Amino acid sequence: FYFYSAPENFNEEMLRGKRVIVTGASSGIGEQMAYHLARMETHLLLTARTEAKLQKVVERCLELGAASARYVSGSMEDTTFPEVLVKEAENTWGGLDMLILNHIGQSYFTYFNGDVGHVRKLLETNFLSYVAMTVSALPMLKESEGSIVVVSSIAGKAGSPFIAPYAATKFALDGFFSSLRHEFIIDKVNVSITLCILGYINTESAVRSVSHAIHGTPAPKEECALEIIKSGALRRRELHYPAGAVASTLLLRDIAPEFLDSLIRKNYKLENIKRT
Ligand SMILES: NC(=O)C1=CN([C@@H]2O[C@H](COP(=O)(O)OP(=O)(O)OC[C@H]3O[C@@H](n4cnc5c(N)ncnc54)[C@H](OP(=O)(O)O)[C@@H]3O)[C@@H](O)[C@H]2O)C=CC1
Ligand SMILES: C[C@H](CCC(=O)NCC(=O)O)[C@H]1CC[C@H]2[C@@H]3C(=O)C[C@@H]4C[C@H](O)CC[C@]4(C)[C@H]3CC[C@]12C
Repeated sequence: FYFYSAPENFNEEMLRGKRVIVTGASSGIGEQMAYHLARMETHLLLTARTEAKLQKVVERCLELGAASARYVSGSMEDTTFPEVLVKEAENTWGGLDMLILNHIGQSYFTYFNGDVGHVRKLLETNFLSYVAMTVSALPMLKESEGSIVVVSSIAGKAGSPFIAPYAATKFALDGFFSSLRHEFIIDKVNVSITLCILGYINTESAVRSVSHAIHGTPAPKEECALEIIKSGALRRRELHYPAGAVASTLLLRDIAPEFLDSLIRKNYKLENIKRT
């Protein structure tokens, strides 16, 4: 409890001058996090695969006031890349204060098609690369008493149809990082781990993938990104965003799981789900 006694109120100054890695920063929530962090005058190291997009995000970050901003492009499917990225932070800054793990690899939104190779590849990108980056960054984070922020989903807390491979990777994150958090506390390692449990957010890729097939309005990516940063800075255990939707799902999951399952299924326009 002593090591996790977090301050209650967020203040942008908490992040001024901090050295932050953001993965999946070329679009969506990661891009928005980069802009918020830039306004807070942090040092930024951004990554994703698409160099042209990263270049533009870095330019914008510098305009918004980042203390510094650079990128390294590469794919998290490449098992050597997580270490390369963390080494870049070490060589540039000599330390690290916050590691924001946010990227996801491409998946599909339909019935599970039996492709085990896809599940294996997605586990590499969405889960194992998070573990590898944590391992590489831990010495620097211990030194700075820093923070790890893991972006997950409500689909990593309760099963949902049509995203079986993706959901598996998000459940894996909870298992790994919630176990690691215990060990840090037992070992008095003062590195916080914040697991972000997100509902449907209005990023281009999410809306493109699911808007034809699910009811409900997505929450704004800008606000979502800010809430993630605040939770990390406040060293919170978990973020639930949007709060009401996530809280009710988690409550029902524990007290009335079959009722929750039926509500989840009702959320889909089944006639719009294409079988491949
Ligand atoms: N949007 C939503 O409704 C929800 C999102 N989330 C979580 O939020 C996070 C961000 O999601 P969102 O912003 O919507 O996603 P986006 O698709 O907008 O962004 C994904 C990012 O990951 C990068 N990326 C994709 N493939 C790879 C790869 N192989 N290696 C490295 N980087 C890669 C993309 O860039 P590039 O293609 O250039 O590599 C991009 O920067 C994810 O963890 C997601 O699970 C959780 C719940 C809901
Ligand atoms: C299917 C999405 C991932 C698709 C993808 O590969 N995008 C990249 C691209 O097109 O380039 C899923 C990514 C986030 C998922 C959503 C989520 O995590 C929150 C909800 C969870 C709920 O259980 C199901 C609906 C969700 C909105 C879920 C839907 C699928 C994603 C958009």
